[in-house]
Amino acid sequence: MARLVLLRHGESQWNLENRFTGWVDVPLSPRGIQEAKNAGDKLRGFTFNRAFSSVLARANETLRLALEGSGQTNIPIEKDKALNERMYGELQGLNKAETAKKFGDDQVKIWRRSFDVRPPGGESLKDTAERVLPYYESKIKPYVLKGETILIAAHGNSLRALVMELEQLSKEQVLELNIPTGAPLLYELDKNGKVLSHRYL
Ligand SMILES: O=C(O)[C@@H](CO)OP(=O)(O)O
Repeated sequence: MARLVLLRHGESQWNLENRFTGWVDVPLSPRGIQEAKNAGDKLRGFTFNRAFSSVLARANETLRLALEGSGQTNIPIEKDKALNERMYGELQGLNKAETAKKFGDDQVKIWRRSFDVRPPGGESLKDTAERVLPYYESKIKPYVLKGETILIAAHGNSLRALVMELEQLSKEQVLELNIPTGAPLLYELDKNGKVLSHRYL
């Protein structure tokens, strides 16, 4: 049986400031650093064969701290922009509450959580899935099929795209899917890569 742990990075400086982030490469906040270390505590007892991350510092740093905290610093790590956060286009840098005041809560929820509506100049979740899922299939799933234990440190929306596929969620279900920062989500998968169970650690 394979095990796949999905870990959204710890709180970033722009999560703290409530700003749309996307591809802007912001650091973890002090609380985010602590969340990553706490995730490491929860991962003690796992022996990871390998780990994957985006090329953004908040995910890389979360991975580093979590692996260090779990006592495993010597495993192969592959970083790829395919796992980056959804690109938020013209919203990047704007305050989420001010944007909701300007455009309305409903519009902002559609930009943030819908499956196929693009925020202005940015990627929809569908666009994000179209780079995350081929990467998962070609670079990660082969190791799942071998029964490995794998850690993926990435982002709210790149992980929503992956969870949607793993759990076969509908567009309506994905609208309500939020992945918290720094909370390791464990999937157990059978020899065909089908999900047997999932739970937050
Ligand atoms: O700003 C972002 O890039 C993401 C993740 O923090 O925000 P949202 O909650 O809208 O997906």
